Amino acid sequence: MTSSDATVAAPASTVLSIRDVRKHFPVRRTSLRQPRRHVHAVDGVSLTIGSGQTLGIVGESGCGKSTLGRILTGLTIPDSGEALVGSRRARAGSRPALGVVQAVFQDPASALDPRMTVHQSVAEALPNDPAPARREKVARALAEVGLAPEFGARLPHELSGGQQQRVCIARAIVGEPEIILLDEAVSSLDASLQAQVLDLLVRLQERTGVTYVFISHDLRAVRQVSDTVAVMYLGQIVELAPAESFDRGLLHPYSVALRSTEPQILDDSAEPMRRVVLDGEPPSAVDPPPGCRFAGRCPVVEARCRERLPELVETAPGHLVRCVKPGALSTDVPAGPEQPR
Ligand SMILES: Nc1ncnc2c1ncn2[C@@H]1O[C@H](COP(=O)(O)OP(=O)(O)OP(=O)(O)O)[C@@H](O)[C@H]1O
Repeated sequence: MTSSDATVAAPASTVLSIRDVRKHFPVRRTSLRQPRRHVHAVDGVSLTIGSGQTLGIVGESGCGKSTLGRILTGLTIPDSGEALVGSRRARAGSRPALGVVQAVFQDPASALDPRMTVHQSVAEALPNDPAPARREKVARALAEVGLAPEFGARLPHELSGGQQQRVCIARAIVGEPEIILLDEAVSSLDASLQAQVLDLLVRLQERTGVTYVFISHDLRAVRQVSDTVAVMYLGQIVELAPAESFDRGLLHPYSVALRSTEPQILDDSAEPMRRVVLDGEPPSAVDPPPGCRFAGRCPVVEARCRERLPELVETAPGHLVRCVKPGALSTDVPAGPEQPR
């Protein structure tokens, strides 16, 4: 199986599907004599997500997670490729209907209108409901995110950052959309509230069958809510794995290194995991190298890796890896010789 077939759930229930999408952003020029250059934010990604599933997207800052999430949910139009969002198919250049999609981003302050009360902000997502039904649904959504009814009359500046974010999440869930993009949506919440909101999102999914695209730097949160996790590196998916694989089953050297940086909580039976510290920075997203984009930092690189870009290949059902030596980098060594570098 190759990248064009990366599937998160049975195609019969497909709700989000992209095929070979690209999004390159022009780099601002300081002089007209400079050549036009583009950041390869998303480069040839194909994915299918089934209804009621959660796709987690991880990877380091700038690798294209937000751009991919926005393309998947129809908020950004790709330069090329094809996207199916909900029941609407959109070719590059046309925007699918957004009524089925809601999104929650990291910064709640900029997402809320400072002149609107909490009730008005949440009710905005229910333009077609009669007033009594709207009041009831807004109160229920606020209760679901742990906000008492009296918060409805408050303005955003009268709320803490965490409370503002809960308002954004209430607004996203109140209309029970088909798809919700959660882009660092719980990062600003403290640990206990984060756990409460993640739990709420999972329960909402069980009840309504909503599909999530969940982007976070917090691998533990991603693993907790996702069915499948896409690991991105420099605009491409390097691994697409069932969330359970995150404990020990990751195969791409970059995924393994990323996973090894997560804080470990060990009980008596757990083997400690060796931390893999990567040297250097990712190559420029303006001029990516021709072979594997991770080759320059890969602890198990070979000459052939620099020559040709590996395909995403299925190594087990639902598990795809873009590497010629999947599984070659291990973190299973608690002490002793270092892995080859
Ligand atoms: N509107 C834009 N115009 C120009 N460049 C952009 C734009 N949006 C994103 N980029 C660039 O595209 C690349 C991918 O950005 P993106 O925000 O998708 O990454 P990310 O993985 O979500 O990063 P982070 O974790 O820091 O949010 C980056 O190099 C970014 O600077």
